[in-house]
Amino acid sequence: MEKADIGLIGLGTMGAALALNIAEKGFRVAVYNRTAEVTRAFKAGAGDLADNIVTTESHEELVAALSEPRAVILMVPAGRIVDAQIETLRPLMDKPDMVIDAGNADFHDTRRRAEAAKAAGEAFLGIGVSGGEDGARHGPSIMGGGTPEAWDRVKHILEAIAARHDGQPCATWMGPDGAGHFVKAVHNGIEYADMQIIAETYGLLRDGMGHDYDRIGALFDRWNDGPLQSYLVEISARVSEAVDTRTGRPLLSVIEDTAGQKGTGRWTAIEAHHLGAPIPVIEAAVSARNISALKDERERVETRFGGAVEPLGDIDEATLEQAMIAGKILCYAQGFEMLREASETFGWDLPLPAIAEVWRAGCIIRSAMLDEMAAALGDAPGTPLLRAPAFADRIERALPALRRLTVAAMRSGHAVSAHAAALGYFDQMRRARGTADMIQGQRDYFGRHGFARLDDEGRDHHGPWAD
Ligand SMILES: NC(=O)C1=CN([C@@H]2O[C@H](COP(=O)(O)OP(=O)(O)OC[C@H]3O[C@@H](n4cnc5c(N)ncnc54)[C@H](OP(=O)(O)O)[C@@H]3O)[C@@H](O)[C@H]2O)C=CC1
Ligand SMILES: O=C(CO)[C@H](O)[C@H](O)COP(=O)(O)O
Repeated sequence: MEKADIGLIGLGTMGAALALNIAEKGFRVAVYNRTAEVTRAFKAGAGDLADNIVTTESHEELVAALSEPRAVILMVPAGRIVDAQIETLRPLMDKPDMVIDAGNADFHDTRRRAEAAKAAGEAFLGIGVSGGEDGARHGPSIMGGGTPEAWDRVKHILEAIAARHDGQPCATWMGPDGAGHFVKAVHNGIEYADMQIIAETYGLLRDGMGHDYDRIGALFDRWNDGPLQSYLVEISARVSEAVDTRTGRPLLSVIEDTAGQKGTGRWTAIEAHHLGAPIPVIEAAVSARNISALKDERERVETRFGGAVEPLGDIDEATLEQAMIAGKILCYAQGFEMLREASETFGWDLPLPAIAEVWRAGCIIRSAMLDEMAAALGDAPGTPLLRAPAFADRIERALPALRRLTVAAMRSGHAVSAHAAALGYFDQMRRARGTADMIQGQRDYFGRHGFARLDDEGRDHHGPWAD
């Protein structure tokens, strides 16, 4: 039988869609899934693409079905499951063969796996794939990490299946070892923040302005025609207007208000602290998901304190839109600065403009603004987005709305932690003289930690209490 160009393990939501995409682009793909019935059903449902799909029912069969040097994509849940797949595959494969972890992964795991592969003279790639099921099927955004040689070997397949922006494939090598998975984690952190800002806006419209779901959906649709044009705003319109088939009620009114999470936003927040990179909007979004999960306790707290919110006063839809613009720019500015910091710390030389470019199509955070961000980051390398002329001007214009909205929401009892985090970040960043002199004084007082003086060299000065 004709050998397959590439293998894929894990025919879940992403793996099945990716395999069909690969087959559609004319490559033969051999697939294996832990549950064999899933594999059979997958092939049976593949229609015309079935000719390009080779089904296998063991790792041995999968490896035997591949042309050499072999490459196998893993599309399984992160962590030990990935390690187990690699351990099973390695004895079956030869040195030049390659494992590609295409699921989400903690980049520390990816670095460890890349190191182990290098020590054994084997090939390994960790790639971030974004776009959900539809993206995986018709064109995801792909963020590659590993050796350039390994990337070059499968680049033709990854570029063929990727989304396109102005004809350019959204598949880019980001750097060695964990760089691709790191960029994907920051993408997901931004995704969390974008979603939280939208959710808070939805809450203000629903609870503060009394809009019904259809009106909210129509507003998201309108915003999607302007500067906020993005996949997430677009699908928020679809979600807002959806009707529950079981009850005939608006779908949102029957969805429990507890957010799930698989860990990528948390990884980003934790890593930001290791790097000393401030990403308060993303952190607020992760915390908001954590708080949302405390459903029972929230009910008890509401019983004790009351949960009523007041009307927002003179806040209008234009103010909400401008506040979202400011929040979004500030969140992306933080995300890109975190990438810059990681690039230096890990010696990756991450291509920030290329990252913005690869996010322009296919991925969950794709938006019109990313095109402009790519241009801004390319025009002034080294300048944070916050000060890039085009974005500094926009923040200046949109900031009064963010401030007005945050104040009004807080006064009337609405939770707007992502908006507030964006504003707090800006207000701290724009003050050359902040308040950490007090922190340094306190640290020196209780722990003789020393401080820098404005009028002298050195960082080990002490207050009068030292004597
Ligand atoms: N869903 C999404 O929008 C996105 C997901 N991802 C990432 O892609 C990866 C796959 O996600 P997704 O497709 O959504 O997940 P699904 O839950 O839909 O599918 C999981 C797949 O992994 C297999 N699997 C689960 N546990 C094991 C195990 N212990 N041993 C072997 N195989 C196992 C399942 O096989 P079986 O049929 O036997 O259960 C199934 O094929 C994850 O890393 C996820 O974070 C990345 C981008 C977007
Ligand atoms: O990677 C993704 C999108 O880009 C996945 O859908 C991921 O699962 C989203 O994260 P979470 O499940 O934590 O909301």
